[in-house]
Amino acid sequence: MNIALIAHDGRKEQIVGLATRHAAWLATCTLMATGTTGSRLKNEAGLSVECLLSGPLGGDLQIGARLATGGVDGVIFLRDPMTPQPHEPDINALVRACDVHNIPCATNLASAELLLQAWQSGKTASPLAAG
Ligand SMILES: O=C(CO)COP(=O)(O)O
Repeated sequence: MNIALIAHDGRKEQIVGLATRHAAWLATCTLMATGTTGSRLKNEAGLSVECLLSGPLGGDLQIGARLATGGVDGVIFLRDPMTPQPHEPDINALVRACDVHNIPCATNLASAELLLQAWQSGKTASPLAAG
């Protein structure tokens, strides 16, 4: 599975914790991340991650472009709803791309835990796939 991992600064600790808890399974996936998130996942969770551009520099858009062409199977995007982001249009574009292409996207820790548990137990969204 190709999984994208992204977290705003206020959620970086959460994504490192999440990735550490699920490191054994995530290590079986192909991982990509926005720049700073990816660096932290490499250094602190010990995962092999392709680091794209930082979010404010276009990283969300890179992931969105890959997703639109079939290169992303799921997105964990821990957004910080309390802090305005300079690249809000890019963030909305990525979440919209997930909806357009029916790609699972968890935007908070509780949803991310459920999504990771579902993937690890072999569940996919295919029965719900858009026609
Ligand atoms: O801003 C982000 C997502 O919108 C995250 O970018 P970084 O991982 O580079 O901090």
